[in-house]
Amino acid sequence: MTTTAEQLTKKKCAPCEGGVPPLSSKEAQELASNVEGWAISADGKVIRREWTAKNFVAAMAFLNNVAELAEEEGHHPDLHLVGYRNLAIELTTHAIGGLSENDFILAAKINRVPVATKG
Ligand SMILES: C[C@H](O)[C@H](O)[C@H]1CNC2=NC(N)=NC(=O)C2=N1
Repeated sequence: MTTTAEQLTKKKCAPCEGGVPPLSSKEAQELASNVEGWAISADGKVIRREWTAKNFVAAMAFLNNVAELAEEEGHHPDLHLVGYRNLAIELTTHAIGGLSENDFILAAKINRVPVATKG
């Protein structure tokens, strides 16, 4: 049994300064399939999710809330805002050059941050 999104949200990102192997592609695929909306990159080193916010203010509010969450967790995403309201977040564990459980913990927690979308 793999870790569910619910279980991931109860965990805390562990400090990572390297020295541990990245998740295997099987482990990463299992976790990704449990965390809605996140896809693994072709090279297997990054997970990414995209959103279209209602407007610029909604996009910035979301990014600021994600930044606060990331700081609390001590694990930091690449945040992208393109064309004023198109959002993408990428997660990787820089210290190990690949994916760790931290990326999936943060992804599951980001999924709980509200974002006002169009429509
Ligand atoms: C000790 C502390 O956990 C590390 O410096 C953290 C900080 N935030 C980080 N964020 C990400 N995405 N990858 C890292 O390797 C990383 N390292």
